Amino acid sequence: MEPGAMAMESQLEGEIDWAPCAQAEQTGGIGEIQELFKTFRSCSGKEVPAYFAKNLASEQEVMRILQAARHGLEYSTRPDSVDGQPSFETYVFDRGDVLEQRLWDCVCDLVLHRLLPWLRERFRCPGAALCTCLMRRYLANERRAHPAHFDAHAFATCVVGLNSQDFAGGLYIQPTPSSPRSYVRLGPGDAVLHRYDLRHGVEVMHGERYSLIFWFKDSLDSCRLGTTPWYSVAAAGGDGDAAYNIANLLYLDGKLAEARSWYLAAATAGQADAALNLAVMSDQGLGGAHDPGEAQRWFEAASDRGKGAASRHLAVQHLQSPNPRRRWRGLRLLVRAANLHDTQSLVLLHQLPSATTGLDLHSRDLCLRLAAEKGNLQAQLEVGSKLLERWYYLIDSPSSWSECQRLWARATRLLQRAANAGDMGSGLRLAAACRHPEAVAKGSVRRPLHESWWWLRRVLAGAVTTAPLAQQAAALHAEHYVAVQPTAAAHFLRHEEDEGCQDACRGNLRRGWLTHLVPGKQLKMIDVVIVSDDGEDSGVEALWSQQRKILRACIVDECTDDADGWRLVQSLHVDVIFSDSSALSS
Ligand SMILES: O=C(O)CCC(=O)C(=O)O
Ligand SMILES: [Fe+2]
Repeated sequence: MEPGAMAMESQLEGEIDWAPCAQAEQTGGIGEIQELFKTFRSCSGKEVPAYFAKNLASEQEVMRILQAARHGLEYSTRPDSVDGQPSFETYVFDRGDVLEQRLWDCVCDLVLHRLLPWLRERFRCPGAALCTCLMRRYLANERRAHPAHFDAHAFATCVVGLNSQDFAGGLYIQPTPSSPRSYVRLGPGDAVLHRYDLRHGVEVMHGERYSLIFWFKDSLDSCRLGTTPWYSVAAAGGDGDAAYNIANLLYLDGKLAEARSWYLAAATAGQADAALNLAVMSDQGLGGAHDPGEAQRWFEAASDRGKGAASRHLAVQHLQSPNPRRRWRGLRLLVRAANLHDTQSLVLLHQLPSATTGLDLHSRDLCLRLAAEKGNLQAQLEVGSKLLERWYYLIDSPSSWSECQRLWARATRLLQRAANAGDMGSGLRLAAACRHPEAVAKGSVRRPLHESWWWLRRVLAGAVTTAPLAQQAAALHAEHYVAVQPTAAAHFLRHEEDEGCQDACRGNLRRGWLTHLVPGKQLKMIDVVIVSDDGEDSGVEALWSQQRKILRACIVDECTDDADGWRLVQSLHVDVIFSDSSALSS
């Protein structure tokens, strides 16, 4: 059974139940809506409120929202501000602009007549205004989690549940890293309302989740100007979480020295996340002096306060010691880090020799699999690759057909998750697997070339330096690459950009250019790689910076008549790749 499926069956540990319980009070309610109120103790000992409303959005509204979220909406892969991985979010409304009209039409009434009055009353803020509304998705082969964080830029946040029946896990509240996670079970249309001082995150163990998020500011002006005036009062009152939020906003703004001094204020007030950030900044000399003593002190404080990454950092130091007692302490710290959801510690427990950890082969394997399930990219690549190897090994035996199917599904799901999070090794592995003759013969991949190219392009599009990747891609797909000299490319691209050139003219140009480029190629599909040995070539370089996206060239050689040709040429694109060598060739 998949670990996620187990979680689905039993109620999650620490789940907040709708039935009023000891700590949850029933409030007066908002109109006819049933409402609960609960507080969570923050690092400074402050009781931080959260409000829960049942059926705030109607069944019909939820259906329309989900319909829009699932069909025809593009989700961005821009890096998320919390973990830097592709966000898979889409902005519906931002700073007064409606960006997704269809979805906005579904939520507009909810915002005006239910959310705004609710939050203005609960947080005694009559001027509160909606600043941003976004939709996030958590699919099986994409993002599954959102690490614990504060919504530092938002005075208040409201999350509306949409499809609780389709997943296990979801939104949790964890006021400090050492407190347990309380999962919030939001049925369709239920909502949770909290402020900037509630630490929360998301982990989806199983299934697919959609979530509608609203960020409010205390006034229209704060929204327009991007300011956060509510912090001056909160931080002056010794609120460690508020000081941490200020530090994060400064850090994101590139004001490292100021950020570091706010991290110090927050960490001194007992804030655990700030202690870790301060340790890292002191260790790396960011925003101030490199100070190993200071770094060590704050790594220890962060570890004591439940930051897994800090415990891992200390564990690695201890494990290198010749002293067995220190090594033993290192091991205990590593296990503690793993229990605090630090997936890199699980990877280390897998890698360390059994003589050091006392773990047998099976347990070490389990650590790696758990790390992969919990989103560690390195573990996903390793486990995915191992499953594929087993698949290669079994594929010829007719008795293992169903086992092979299972292996293929598990392997590709893990590799897809990693590739979608930006891991290039996994993307390349998938690109190769999709074209494996056995995968094609057994029908595991519906459109082998297309799927293979899709993953390859994802890899190349996300690459910072494409040269080494281009080499690998060329090795994998050698027969489909065509190297083009930069001058020819620049010539072609100049015409491409020519305003006066109509679509038809552009199509003819492309066609003529490619026929010239790839004479006699008997291929269904050809990708054109523009290889530049010479970083100085301004024509191509300008284009590269403009069009970092990877485009596709598709030619079907048997196309003869003009209409066919035209249709194909319309879908024609060019890959632009810089390489320090001219190793790519047809
Ligand atoms: O997906 C969710 O429910 C919440 C995500 C979140 O915390 C955020 O976008 O800030
Ligand atoms: Fe959030």
